[in-house]
Amino acid sequence: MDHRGTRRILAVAEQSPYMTEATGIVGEFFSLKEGTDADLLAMQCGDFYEFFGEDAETVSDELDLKVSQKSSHGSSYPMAGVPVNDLTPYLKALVERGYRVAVADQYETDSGHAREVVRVVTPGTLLETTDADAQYLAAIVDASSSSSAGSAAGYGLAFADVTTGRFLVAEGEDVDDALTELYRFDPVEVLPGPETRTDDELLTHVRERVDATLSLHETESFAPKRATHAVREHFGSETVDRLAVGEAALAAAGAILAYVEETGAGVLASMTRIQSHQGDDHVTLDATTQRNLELTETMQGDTDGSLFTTIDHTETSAGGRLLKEWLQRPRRSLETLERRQESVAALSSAALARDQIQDTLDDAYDLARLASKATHGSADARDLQAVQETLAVLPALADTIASTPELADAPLSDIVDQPDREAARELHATLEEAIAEDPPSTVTQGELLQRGYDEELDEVIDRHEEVKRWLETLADREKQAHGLSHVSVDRNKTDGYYIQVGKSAADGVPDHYEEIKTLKNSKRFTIDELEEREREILRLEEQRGELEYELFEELREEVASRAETLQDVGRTLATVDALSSLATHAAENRWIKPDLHAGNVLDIEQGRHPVVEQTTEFVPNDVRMDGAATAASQERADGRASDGRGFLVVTGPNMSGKSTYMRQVACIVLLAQIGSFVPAKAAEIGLVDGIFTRVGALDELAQGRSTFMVEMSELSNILHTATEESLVILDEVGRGTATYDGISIAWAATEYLHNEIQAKTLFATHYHELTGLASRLPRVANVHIAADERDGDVTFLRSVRDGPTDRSYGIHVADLAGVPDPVVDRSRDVLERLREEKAIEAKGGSSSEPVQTVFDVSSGQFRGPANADGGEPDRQQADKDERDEPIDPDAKAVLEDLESLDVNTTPPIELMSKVQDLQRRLEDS
Ligand SMILES: Nc1ncnc2c1ncn2[C@@H]1O[C@H](COP(=O)(O)OP(=O)(O)OP(=O)(O)O)[C@@H](O)[C@H]1O
Repeated sequence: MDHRGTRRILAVAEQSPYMTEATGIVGEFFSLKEGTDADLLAMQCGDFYEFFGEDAETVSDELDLKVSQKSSHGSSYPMAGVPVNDLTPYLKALVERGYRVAVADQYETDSGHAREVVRVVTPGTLLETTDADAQYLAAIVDASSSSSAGSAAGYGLAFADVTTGRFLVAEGEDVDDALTELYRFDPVEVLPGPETRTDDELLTHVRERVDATLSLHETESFAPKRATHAVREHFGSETVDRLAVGEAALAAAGAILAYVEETGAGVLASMTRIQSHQGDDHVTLDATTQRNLELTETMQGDTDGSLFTTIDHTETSAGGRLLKEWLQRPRRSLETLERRQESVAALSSAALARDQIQDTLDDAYDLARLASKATHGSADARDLQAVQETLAVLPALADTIASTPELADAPLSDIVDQPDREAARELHATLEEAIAEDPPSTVTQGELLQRGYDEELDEVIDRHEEVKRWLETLADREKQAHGLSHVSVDRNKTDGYYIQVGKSAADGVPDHYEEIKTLKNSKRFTIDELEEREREILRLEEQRGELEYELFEELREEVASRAETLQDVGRTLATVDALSSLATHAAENRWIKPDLHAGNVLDIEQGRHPVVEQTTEFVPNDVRMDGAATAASQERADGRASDGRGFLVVTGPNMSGKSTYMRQVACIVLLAQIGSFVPAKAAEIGLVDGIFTRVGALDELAQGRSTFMVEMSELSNILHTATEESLVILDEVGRGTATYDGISIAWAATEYLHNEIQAKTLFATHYHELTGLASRLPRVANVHIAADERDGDVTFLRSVRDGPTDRSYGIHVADLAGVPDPVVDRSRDVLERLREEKAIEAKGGSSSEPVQTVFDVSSGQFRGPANADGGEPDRQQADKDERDEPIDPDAKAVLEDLESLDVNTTPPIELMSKVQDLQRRLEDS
């Protein structure tokens, strides 16, 4: 996954072995190549773009191109080429594989041809993408490298999508924040600032988690003064002041502007607006959680079966992009979410109007992308026609909304009024008058514009049409005038216009016919008049082409100058599309509007998993939780400790549905926080500031980290980042190590989450010992997923009930999975024996295996063997035992150390390692 990043950052300009003595075209190629820091160079040589030397070998490997040999000065060089008109798809394929490709165009000089690099196409500056997803170029700057002393931000980031003109800046307090922003935007190319490029830890994270090319851009462009100046120049000083971001973010923004300019993408003008990405209003959703909740792709990497694909009913690619963005960046602002909810509610109840809106949206093209193409100068007449057709969608939508009472009262009316409707109407009228009905895709050969658009052009067109008519009727006139049969008038490249007469009639042609060719069955002639008209038509065609191109360019520039309006209209259409999509899904799947509030209560009645319910007869389940604040207020109100439900320990047999239940809760909260309806009968949802998950074990061994290491670093991240307003989902934490280590870690993490962080947490576990926590910690409650066991058969009921369970039915699942009978039977025997032995151990150990100390899971304490009988925890009794019974001095030292350990102040990871150490010492003693 990180191959691109690795290659780029290691790509140090090396002299090609081919380069030494080449001259001529090959020499020119190598000297141009030396002048760019691109990975590959495509150099135009007449009708082809050629790659030479190692570049030819690379493109031939990547794109399956044929390599030939070009000789120059007695040496031979690999050469591969693509036709000039086919460069785009090849370029796109190379760039999407992570290469930065320089393009050198050929131009005429007095003495022949010369070439120069006109663009460097990089993953973040590729305009020719056909992918509907956003394509972000990012820059990241460590604030210590800028002079923004006093700024709280540790990192400044900027993100630009050259295909749509979107430009955002963000700040992160520390490296984790910065990485979260990077994950959120998922850029295709990252420009690390001067300090960050030597920060191995950060770069490793970027390489591992973001599938981006790392490009080293000149250090000066990150210089705070220069960068800030560039940003102010481009976006206006007032706008920049309003952003209120530190110098590091501006340095990142300035570097992006410089980079886009330098690579020659020519789209700076489409970046009309800079926005600050306010972290406060967004829900923290790190990359692991996005993956665990299968937001945009499943754990297996498929898009089908992801939450996005399930709820996406958008009609346009911009609408789909926005909906995906909403899912990846849920919000916390009650106001924003309630406005979205209102629109979704209105659209879901007005089914007919919604159908009409979606039909209308079906005619819309991607306006933001078209605006970028116009700015870049690559939009053709069909693109401008698409702009025109899409602009017409806005008033049509506005009409439908205004004429449907439910919709007119919803915020939808404000949404369609946001863009400058008058400017949009004018541009639409101009384009409607200008662009021909069915224009060609080339822009130099005329037929782009309508009659009536320009007088001079009309004259040329009239004359052109007249000559064409004369030509069309020439054959008939000649037949009649000279009594000829089998006459036609046509044109080809070699002969130009000619009169073709069938062989039988060819002898009867008049004298002024001049023969130009004899074919098997016919002869071709010309006449003076025809030659004259031919010259005229060629002149007119050239004139028309030039004039139309000139007028078209003016028109294109006008469209480019309205980029901001187009982006606004595009955003409005995308918003209506995304909201309609949410409404459609809600209406078709019986989703309900959740009741959102700023408190801590999470109460979902008969909730369902949004994706699993699509393919399964789903058994709905409730969840009821409250956070620390609610519990505390209850405590104050009735003067006694509350038995709140801030932390649910979820137990249940294998395959019973624990993971599904927990993910369902996370997905419902997430959907609620994008403004969507949710799959439930009723839901009251206290807004969260972050959703954190640690689910299943992903195999990251390939990246040199053990599964357990990944599990622990994810846990560590949660314990550092979650707050009392967060939702935490933990699935079998501690499973990746020895049982007692696992239990200890899970135990300590639970205490820390419960006592210190106080986040709402769901924790699924097969360690039934942990169900004992409910009697020790006030806000921990047990729930289990019920299963029915009768005559050895297990039925999964899928329903969640209060209280713990102690059965795993793992062997039953092994049986279901087809593990051979002898193995299953033997497992049952072994399980029986283990249960018996555990009973002996709990009673104080068998005579052959003395047990010195037992960790009593119900009390959370180590106890001597004398009272390790599974009875109620009794600290006084334990103390007494300690006095009465002689105890091994080493074990005693362990107990003392354990006693002095302050669980509330020791950081969890340290706590874990201390517990491990104590256990090791106990084993040795
Ligand atoms: N409420 C439900 N209604 C219908 N099917 C469900 C429900 N919950 C889970 N399932 C189905 O049950 C199967 C097992 O679910 P899941 O993976 O959540 O179990 P689990 O308890 O986490 O298993 P394990 O402990 O083995 O990891 C899945 O195929 C899932 O689709």
